[in-house]
Amino acid sequence: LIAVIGAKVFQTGCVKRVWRRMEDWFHVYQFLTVPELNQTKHQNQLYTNLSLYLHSLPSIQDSHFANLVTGKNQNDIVLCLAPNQIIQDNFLGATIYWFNQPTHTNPKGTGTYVLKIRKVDKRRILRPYLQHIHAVAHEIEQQGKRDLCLFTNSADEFGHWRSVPFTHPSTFDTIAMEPDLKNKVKSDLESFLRAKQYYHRNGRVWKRSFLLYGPSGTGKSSFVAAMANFLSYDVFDIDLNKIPSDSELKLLLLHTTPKSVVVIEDLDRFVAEKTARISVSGILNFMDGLITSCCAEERVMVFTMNTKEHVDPNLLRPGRIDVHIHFPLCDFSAFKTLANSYLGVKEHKLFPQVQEIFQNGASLSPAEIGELMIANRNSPSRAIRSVITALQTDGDGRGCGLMGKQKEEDEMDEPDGVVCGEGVNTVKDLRRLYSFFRFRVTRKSSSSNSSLPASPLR
Ligand SMILES: Nc1ncnc2c1ncn2[C@@H]1O[C@H](COP(=O)(O)OP(=O)(O)OP(=O)(O)O)[C@@H](O)[C@H]1O
Ligand SMILES: [Mg+2]
Repeated sequence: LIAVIGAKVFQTGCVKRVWRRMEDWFHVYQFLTVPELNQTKHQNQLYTNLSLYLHSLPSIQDSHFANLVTGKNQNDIVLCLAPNQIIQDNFLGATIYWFNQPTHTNPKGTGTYVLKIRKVDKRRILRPYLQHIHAVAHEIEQQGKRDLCLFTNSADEFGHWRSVPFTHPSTFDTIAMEPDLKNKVKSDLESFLRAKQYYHRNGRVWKRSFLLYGPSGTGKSSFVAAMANFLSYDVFDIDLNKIPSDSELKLLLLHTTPKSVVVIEDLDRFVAEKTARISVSGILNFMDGLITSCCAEERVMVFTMNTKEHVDPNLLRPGRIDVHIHFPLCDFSAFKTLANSYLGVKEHKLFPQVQEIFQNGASLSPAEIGELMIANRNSPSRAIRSVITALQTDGDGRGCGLMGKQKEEDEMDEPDGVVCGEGVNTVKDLRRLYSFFRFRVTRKSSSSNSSLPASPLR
């Protein structure tokens, strides 16, 4: 029986091939290629949309063979065209064939789709067919959340991005922040998404820039991830230290794609460095120069800083930065949000004591409080007590300054080493743990930061 079925399949395959040859004989075909990169080496949007479109076609779903690959999300399995596979599509009565040009024929190793179509049909349907592909791809993107990518620049390949799947779990729900401010940012982003025509009517590039500023560990980077997840945008994380010149910075910007969040972290520290190879004017051009109009639109730019006090006001003027968001140290309300998410506790008998300590001016960063809670998550009472102890001993330097000197001496006596998570009981332990992963950040005067306006979203 297997032999009979095999013979049938073989015959059908042979018949199909012979039929196609006969068709080729009688019709004049034209071949059109769709390369992955366009002449300026940018991602060809038609190629991206075409991939989405072709992989959704019934003819690939039902074909005898196709490549199975994981999507950008580990759990997604995607069907895609095998090297010599030809798939057929029908549009307005015309038959269209698609196949992959083998990548080894392409020196860059990038992909190319080839469209085979009868000359008579091409004149009739090509334009509406391409529009149809864009529309279907757009629909697919709207239906399922896009797989997001995190792009980073490397010091070895100038002007090029490396990408990995972006799977950061941070969302606006997991960020402890003043609820009004959070809602304002959300609706600002939503209205940005709908504002393409508005921006264009007013002669503006469809982009929006945010400055996130505040002390270390207050959630700025997590907020960038939450923004990308909310918008369903890729993230381009630019490390300015790896860029040798202004022109490389321009090149990187030119190679970004639409629907992306472009991030520069710790901009204040970078501009303060005298050794920087990128000039302030290079950064200004990056933020709003003509170059931004030539590259991908629908983009959100985010800059993070510990403080904006020592930064050239020119960098921060409206138009360059549209929205300023302050990230303060923890207050009682943020503490309750963290207690709810990390400990599952909405109310607790120790809360009034915590509130009083906050009212006396003590504070820690949400990162420090969050870590204490995670380390003691099996016992909410122990977790809250350790936060109270930490606020009384370590949090004073941020607010009331009762034991600042003693704290400094303690820190200096601290032996170097790594503390495992379970042994984390004080913020001192935490800081030792933190400094193992990160170069010690120059501690900024928090009192100057906390005196800044609470919600300067504008
Ligand atoms: N407001 C917050 N809400 C919830 N979690 C927070 C918040 N702030 C910080 N965290 C937690 O603390 C950790 C560090 O936060 P993050 O890296 O976002 O801080 P940051 O402001 O970017 O710090 P830095 O200035 O040092 O880069 C993260 O794991 C994050 O989950
Ligand atoms: Mg950060």
